[in-house]
Amino acid sequence: MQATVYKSTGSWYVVKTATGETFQARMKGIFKKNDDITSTNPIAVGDVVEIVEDDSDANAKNAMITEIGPRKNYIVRSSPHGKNKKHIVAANMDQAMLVCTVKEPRTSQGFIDRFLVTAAAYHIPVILVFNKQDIFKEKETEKFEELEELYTNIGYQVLLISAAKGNGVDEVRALLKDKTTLMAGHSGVGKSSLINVLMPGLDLRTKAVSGWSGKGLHTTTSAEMYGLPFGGCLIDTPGVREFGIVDIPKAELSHYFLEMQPYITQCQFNNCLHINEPGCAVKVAVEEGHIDVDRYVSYATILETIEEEQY
Ligand SMILES: Nc1nc2c(ncn2[C@@H]2O[C@H](COP(=O)(O)OP(=O)(O)OP(=O)(O)O)[C@@H](O)[C@H]2O)c(=O)[nH]1
Ligand SMILES: [Zn+2]
Repeated sequence: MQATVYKSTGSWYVVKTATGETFQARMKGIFKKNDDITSTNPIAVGDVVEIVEDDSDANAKNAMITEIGPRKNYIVRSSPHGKNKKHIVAANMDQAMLVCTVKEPRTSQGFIDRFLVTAAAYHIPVILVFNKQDIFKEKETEKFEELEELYTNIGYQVLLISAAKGNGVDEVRALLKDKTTLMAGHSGVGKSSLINVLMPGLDLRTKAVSGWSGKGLHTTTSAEMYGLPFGGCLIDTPGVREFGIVDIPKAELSHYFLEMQPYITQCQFNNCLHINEPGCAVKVAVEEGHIDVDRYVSYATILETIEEEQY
């Protein structure tokens, strides 16, 4: 019987079949994996698995996972258990939604760009959702409009919402309908609040942003997938602070800064990293204002971390 993983705690999983039956499942020993990556978690939320019902306990719906299906895609972050180990955050997504804020707490552009690069490398389209519009003053509105223009010009979809007041939520619903969407964002940006609006009755815990640091308190602990009442699934991830840039050689990084693509081929050297090389068309584009300076700074910053960590 085929089922999809809705929740993973590491040792057991909640899986759901196409007919809506839910099982608590465990992995049956060690089985052949279809992916080629070394990860700390063999099964992730969003995985399609083969299960066999275990009816030894009549009061519970238990099952064994016997096989894991091929992944359409997956997103990973570096594991806290070792530099070269990876943790699969989620698999088989149609898109990702990065929830951001320009206030309480402010999402840095570096964080947004790191996420966009990672998603682009895995071919996952991203929607940028800016939350807490209700507390914007002139300064925040200006900052948002600046970012909206920047990311819209690159080709990303940008929304402004207030999960607290419900503004813009209909647009979010329309974009999520019938798709499997990974929801990510710093702790405290309002992911749980948005989920509660999208799925009334679920009542996820939300915690106030702590006054002294302005950072959100970490309230969500493990990734979980929810069936949306209007169709589609939402994958909620633990307050993802940093997605490690894995499996991206530094020579490829600029390909994932989508607005750099038209210039890359015009550089004098075909292995140009767009830092110090002569005849670099990307740097000229930055100087002439065709590429945003902050995006270029993000590029150079990420490039450095790749150099240090892997290549
Ligand atoms: N003013 C305002 N506050 C909001 C809005 N959305 C969420 N908040 C508040 O922001 C704080 C954090 O919200 P959560 O929904 O818990 O944030 P989260 O992203 O789920 O946080 P983690 O679970 O730690 O990842 C809470 O105090 C919410 O009430 C909004 O649209 N406007
Ligand atoms: Zn170049």
